[in-house]
Amino acid sequence: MARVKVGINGYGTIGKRVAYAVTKQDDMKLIGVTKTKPDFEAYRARELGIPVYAASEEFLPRFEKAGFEVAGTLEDLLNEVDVIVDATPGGMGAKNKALYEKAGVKAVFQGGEKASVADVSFVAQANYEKALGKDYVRVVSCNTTGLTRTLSAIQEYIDYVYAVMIRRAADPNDTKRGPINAITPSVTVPSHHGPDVQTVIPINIETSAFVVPTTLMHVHSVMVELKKPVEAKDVVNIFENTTRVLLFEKEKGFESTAQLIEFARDLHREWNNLYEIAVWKESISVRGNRLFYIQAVHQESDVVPENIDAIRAMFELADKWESIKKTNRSLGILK
Ligand SMILES: NC(=O)C1=CN([C@@H]2O[C@H](COP(=O)(O)OP(=O)(O)OC[C@H]3O[C@@H](n4cnc5c(N)ncnc54)[C@H](O)[C@@H]3O)[C@@H](O)[C@H]2O)C=CC1
Ligand SMILES: O=C(OP(=O)(O)O)[C@H](O)COP(=O)(O)O
Repeated sequence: MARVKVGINGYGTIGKRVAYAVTKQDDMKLIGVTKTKPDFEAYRARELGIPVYAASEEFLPRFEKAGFEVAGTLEDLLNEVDVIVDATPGGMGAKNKALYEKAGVKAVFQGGEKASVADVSFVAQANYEKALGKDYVRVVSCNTTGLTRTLSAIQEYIDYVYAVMIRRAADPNDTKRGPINAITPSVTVPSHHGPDVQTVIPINIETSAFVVPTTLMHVHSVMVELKKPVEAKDVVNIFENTTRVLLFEKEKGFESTAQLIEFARDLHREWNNLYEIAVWKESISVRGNRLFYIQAVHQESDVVPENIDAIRAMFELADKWESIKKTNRSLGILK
C-alpha cells in the first residue's frame, strides 16, 4: 500500500513532535503542517522542507505581510491528505471536526478534547485493536497515557486504584501560564484523569491532581488495592517487560525529574523526548493488600508514539505489536 499521507493541524508542542515522528515512518508521508503565524517555528518547518499551510484564510494576511509564502490553507491541506492529526489547543479539535468530515479525511485528536469527539480513546498497548479501521481516534492526555501504560500492565491485580497527579504548570516554552509560587489543587475529586483512564480500560480508579511550578514532567503517586496477592519483585518484573515503561533507580542518581530529563538529553533524544513512562524502581512496594509506585511522565512526548500507532490502526497497516515495535524502533524507544 502507498504511504499514508499525513497532515498536522496545530504545529505546537505536540504537533511538531508528531510531525517529526511521521517523517521517521516508512509507511507514512508528511504532507504539511498548519501555522497561524510566520513565527520561528514556521521558518524552521520551512527549513526542514515541510510545506507550511495557513491554519485558515483569516491568517493569510499575517503570512503575506511577512513575505512568507504558504502552500495554501488548511482546506487545501485537507485535500491532499488521508489523515489529519489535530494538535490544536484543547477544545478546538471538536470545532475542527466538521471540516475534516466535510473533506472526508480521518482525524486523530489529542487529550485536550472530550472523549465524545472520537470513536475511540486510545493508548496503543491497551486497546490498539479498538482503533482498527476507525475514522476518528482520540489519543488521551499525557497523564492518562502514563497511568494507562502501567495500570494496563497490572490490570489483573487491580481491585481499586487511587492516584495523585502532580502536574507540571506549563511546558518549557510557555511563558504565559503559572502558578509560579503556589500549588493549585483540582478541588473536585475525581480529577479528569480517572474517568479518562476508564475510556480506555475498565478499572476502578479515583484520581486527584495538583499543579506545581515546574515545567519538566508530571509525577504520579499510584496506590492500588489488590484483587489478588502480588509481590513487589513481580511488579518490577512486569514493568521491566512492559513496552514504553522504564525503571529508574534513585540509587543510580535518578533523584528527581531533572535527572530523568538529563537522561533523555544524554541519549541525544530530539527535544529531550522521554517517550517512555519512568517508574522509580525503589518506589514499587507492597504493604498488605496495597501496591504503591511512583512514576514520571514527560508530557511533551509520551503521546507521540501513540499518534503514530493510532494512524497505523486507523488504516489497518499493521497489527498491534507490529505497529508498536515499528514505532519504537523508528523513535529509538528503548523497549
Ligand atoms: N503539552 C502537553 O503537555 C500535552 C498536550 N496535549 C494535548 O495536545 C493538544 C495540543 O497541545 P499543545 O501541543 O501542548 O498545544 P500548543 O499550544 O503547544 O500547540 C498548539 C498549536 O496550535 C496552534 N493553533 C492555535 N490556534 C489554531 C487554529 N485555529 N488552527 C490551527 N492551529 C492553531 C498554536 O499556534 C500552536 O502552535 C491539546 O489537546 C493538549 O491538551 C496532550 C498531551 C500533552
Ligand atoms: O494537555 C496537557 O497539558 P495542558 O495542561 O497544556 O492541557 C497534558 O496532557 C496534561 O494534561 P492533563 O493533566 O489534563 O492530563
